[in-house]
Amino acid sequence: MAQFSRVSGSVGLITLQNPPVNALSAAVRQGIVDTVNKALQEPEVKSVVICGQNKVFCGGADIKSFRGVMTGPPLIPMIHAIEASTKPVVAAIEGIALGGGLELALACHYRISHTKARLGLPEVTLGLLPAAAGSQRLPRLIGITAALDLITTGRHVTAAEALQLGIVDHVTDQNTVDVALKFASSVAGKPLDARRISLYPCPPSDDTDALFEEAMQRVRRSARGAIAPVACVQAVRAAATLPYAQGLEREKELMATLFTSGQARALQYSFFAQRAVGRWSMPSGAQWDTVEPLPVQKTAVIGLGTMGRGIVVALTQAGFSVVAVETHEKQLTQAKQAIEEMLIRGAKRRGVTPEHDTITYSHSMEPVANVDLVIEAVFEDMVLKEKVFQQLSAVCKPGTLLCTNTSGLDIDHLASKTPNPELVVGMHFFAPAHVMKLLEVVYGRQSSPRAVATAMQLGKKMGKVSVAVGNCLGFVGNRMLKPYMNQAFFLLEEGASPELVDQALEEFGFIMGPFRMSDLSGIDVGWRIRKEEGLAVPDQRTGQIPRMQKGCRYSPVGDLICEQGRFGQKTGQGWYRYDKPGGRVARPDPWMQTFLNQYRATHGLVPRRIDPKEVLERCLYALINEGFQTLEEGIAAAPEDIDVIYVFGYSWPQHRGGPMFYADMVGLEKIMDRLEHYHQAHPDVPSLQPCNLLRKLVAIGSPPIHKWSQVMKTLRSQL
Ligand SMILES: CCCCCC/C=C/CC(=O)SCCNC(=O)CCNC(=O)[C@H](O)C(C)(C)COP(=O)(O)OP(=O)(O)OC[C@H]1O[C@@H](n2cnc3c(N)ncnc32)[C@H](O)[C@@H]1OP(=O)(O)O
Repeated sequence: MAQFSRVSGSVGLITLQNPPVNALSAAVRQGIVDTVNKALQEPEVKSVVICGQNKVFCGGADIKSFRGVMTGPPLIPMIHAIEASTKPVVAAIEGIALGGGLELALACHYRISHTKARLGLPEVTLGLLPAAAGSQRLPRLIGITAALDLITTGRHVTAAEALQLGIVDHVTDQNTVDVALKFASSVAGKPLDARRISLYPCPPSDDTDALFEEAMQRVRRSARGAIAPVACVQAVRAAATLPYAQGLEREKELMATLFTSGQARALQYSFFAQRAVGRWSMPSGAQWDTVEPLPVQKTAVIGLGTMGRGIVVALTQAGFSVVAVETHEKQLTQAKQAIEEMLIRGAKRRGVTPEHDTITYSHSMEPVANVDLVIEAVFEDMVLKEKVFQQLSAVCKPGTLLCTNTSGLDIDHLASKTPNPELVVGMHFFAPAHVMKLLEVVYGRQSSPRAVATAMQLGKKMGKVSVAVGNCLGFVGNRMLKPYMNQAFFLLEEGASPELVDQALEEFGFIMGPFRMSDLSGIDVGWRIRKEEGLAVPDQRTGQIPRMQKGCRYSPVGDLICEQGRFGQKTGQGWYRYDKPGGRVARPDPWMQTFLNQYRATHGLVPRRIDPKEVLERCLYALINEGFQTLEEGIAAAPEDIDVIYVFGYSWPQHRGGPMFYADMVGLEKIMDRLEHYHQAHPDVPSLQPCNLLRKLVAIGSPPIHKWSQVMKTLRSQL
């Protein structure tokens, strides 16, 4: 909807009304068409201002409507009608002008923005391009290079940057609508041709071909198979090389392909999934909108290794005071310096002053006594963590929330060591903790809903995408990774090389395949865990690590690599070789080929040719099957939770939505059939056996992903 009023006798004020972001729904577009016509027809109206209700200009097209039949007036004729208006039209931009919202503003003859507004064309993040003439108008207004940057990244700019780039004409910290009304009145009757962007030539550049070639290479490198950034470059190229009308045709053509693509569907699903995870629930029925978080101002972090340092930085940047505790004096000094440097770099990047005076460094627990929330981030060792939790229980004031940063240890066990287990939750940060967006908030059997609500809110304030999950070995993310990694190891045994497995998964869209990733994070990390689990231990009789453990196939290849001191990048050798310890460039290692040949010969394994399709099916379907298992058990509450975890924590390509969305796209029946096929070939690998929920979903006709929750409820109630 859009409301029309006349202000000071001669200025027509059009207010978009569609909370919360005044998205351009069919009704809003119809409202704009009607009110613009009214303004043009009323002789008393000499100029027009367009603004948004509740100090929000416009968040763009209504993304929810993309999956249905599009109704209402189309955007492009509306935009052209505004630009062609004989009366000056001024956009009063408050809050946001994004996507179609900015395209609407670009149709206006003048743009006035509040200092705090953010502007951008984020369509690429939804698998689209700015197809309401944005790809043709922005380059004409601000030049090719700046337009390419904004359109291919979708980044939002501040009002100050928008002014510098020439997107807006004026920035104010006053009431923007009042300023715009006054300005509109002052330009009534002035000629408008010089204000119509479609009439501008695209500013020439020195070497257009080279510029676009370079831009295309850049987006292809970072897009990991995403098609929208490539289409964005093509659309801007049309703006640079074709007359406006032909450029628009090209924009339309490119958009038509994107709009119906699986990638656009995946990215739009991901947009809503990120918001859905905030509406968390626990098996007890407690949920986000019925529980009040505890107030948190003062926090503490115990242990200032890599994770602890990142957490201190994230908390400080979010405005919390932090007591940073490290018992080793030398480590404390080093941590202090590292944290200060990270804060300075972060502040520089964000254009603010660094916030260090809110951190108190301490080598003892005493200053923790009056904090509201503690995050323990000591080494991943249960005995050590138990000790810290006992100390915290003795020191902290009553009601302090105790969080443990762990990637998989048992929250219930740790909680049982404290007098108030209801105040214990897990917080699984991802390294580097001040950069990575994901946070798994893990509730134990006794964690109170208020404790979970508080941790979720803290995560949100730290700018994280927080997902509440149940307690089990590895929680959701690492638990699903285990069958994926196992398949990667088995494939090596059967004839694949680390390069072949990595390449298949990198072509799928992962930033790194499992072996390059394992070299980066340290192969010894998994080795230590497997030893603790009693897996990577040689049989006393044969001296070899058994290839069957607890009745299941087990591959010791990772353990044997570690026994050679090959821990990955840090030792200069792992699945690959590096030019030096700490080197980053992975090169195939002939040693590995020889090692694998010998290993296969020792165990009577006859290598066979493995194709990338098998790599993808075995690694991904095993991971997906585990995802269904976590849903069945209620460890993950919804498929969106898993997908957000994988996209933000495990580099699953966002244009493929996440593992569960991908399963829906591939077809559940196919996933089940292929799992059964591989399970038949490898009956000693139980993670290849389709789980109950997957079977049940297939049995009822493979309903689409948004209907799985209902099936899960029924299934759980039957258990
Ligand atoms: C061939 C066919 C041609 C079709 C032409 C199609 C043209 C497309 C051009 C476009 O405009 S695409 C859309 C471009 N806009 C965006 O990408 C903006 C997306 N939104 C955001 O980035 C953020 O929501 C925000 C606007 C920056 C606000 O962030 P904030 O953190 O303050 O709030 P949220 O929790 O994110 O959002 C609140 C609420 O609003 C919903 N929402 C936001 N934007 C839209 C939108 N454009 N359409 C529909 N709904 C939107 C969001 O889902 C939240 O809803 P909830 O129910 O409360 O979770």
